[in-house]
Amino acid sequence: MSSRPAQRDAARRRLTPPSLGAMKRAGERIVMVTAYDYPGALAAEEAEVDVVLVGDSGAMTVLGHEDTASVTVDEMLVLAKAVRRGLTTPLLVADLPFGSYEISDEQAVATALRFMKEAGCDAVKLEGGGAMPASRAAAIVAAGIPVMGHVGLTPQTANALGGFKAQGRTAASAARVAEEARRLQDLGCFAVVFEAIPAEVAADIMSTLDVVVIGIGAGPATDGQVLVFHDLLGLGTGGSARFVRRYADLHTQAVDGLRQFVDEVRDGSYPAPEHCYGIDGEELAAFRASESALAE
Ligand SMILES: Nc1nc(=O)c2c([nH]1)NC[C@@H]1CN(c3ccc(C(=O)N[C@@H](CCC(=O)O)C(=O)O)cc3)CN21
Ligand SMILES: CC(C)C(=O)C(=O)O
Ligand SMILES: [Mg+2]
Repeated sequence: MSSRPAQRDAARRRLTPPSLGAMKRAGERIVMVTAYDYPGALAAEEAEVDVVLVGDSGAMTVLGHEDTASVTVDEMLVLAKAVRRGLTTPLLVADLPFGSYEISDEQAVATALRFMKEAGCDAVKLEGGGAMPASRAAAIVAAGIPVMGHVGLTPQTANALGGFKAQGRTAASAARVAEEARRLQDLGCFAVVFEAIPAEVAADIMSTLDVVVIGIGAGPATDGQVLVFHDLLGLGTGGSARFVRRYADLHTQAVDGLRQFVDEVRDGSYPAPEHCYGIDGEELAAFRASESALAE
């Protein structure tokens, strides 16, 4: 009989930034997924995911944009509020969208506060790329808001990176990623995402860090793994990145179900008697009498 991990006890406690640190020290792997709506949150809750991210990847997965740069704070707030309503146990983190924290520390804190107060998020995430002033994450942390950093492939600055391309594949690029990760740790981030960097590079950087690291395309050495909901469940037609493993094929199931509905409406086999409402015979006769009186 194996003892269950602390985070999965009967009354599953709400996860917090410190409890993720405790999981890291206990060697328990951390599981994070994105979610963008209420049913997605309910599924993540029931599957006992540890951290749910309202990712700006929602710009692509649920809003159909070509990249993540165009999604707005107001759009992200709609998604975050819906996720909040479906979630109790996992830590809820929201991506600060492109343009909502770059201008100043004041802008960054104001945006982060909206996600905390209006959507009830537990933390925010920002992409701590090379160009981001060091003060940014620190300013949000100083306002009492837990911050998750993000290094490696930072999709919001994909234009500067030359597209959605893996990072840290040269000595200089790997050194930059390592530097940014250590900087985000030193600024007080409770966790950092490593996206699309060689497994060996991620492992080496890990050995220099105390902060919780969640990887996506960063190999097995990180403290946890994150995947985009739609990619891992095969919902939609995106998710071709190398690191994706598909655990379901919901798009095909959706098309099959819809096609069956289409066929049955067209051939008249839907609706069947059990889908129809009844009416008392006398009420129906009276109704028909009143209708035929009107027709005269
Ligand atoms: N649905 C979805 N899943 C994601 O994981 C995701 C998004 N959307 N949107 C934002 C970013 C983009 N993502 C990506 C996309 C591609 C690679 C990738 O492996 N790219 C190839 C190169 C492709 C090229 O040359 O154009 C690589 O080898 O780096 C990695 C992460 C991750 N993020
Ligand atoms: C992939 C994760 C880390 C992300 O930033 C997103 O989904 O937007
Ligand atoms: Mg993101």
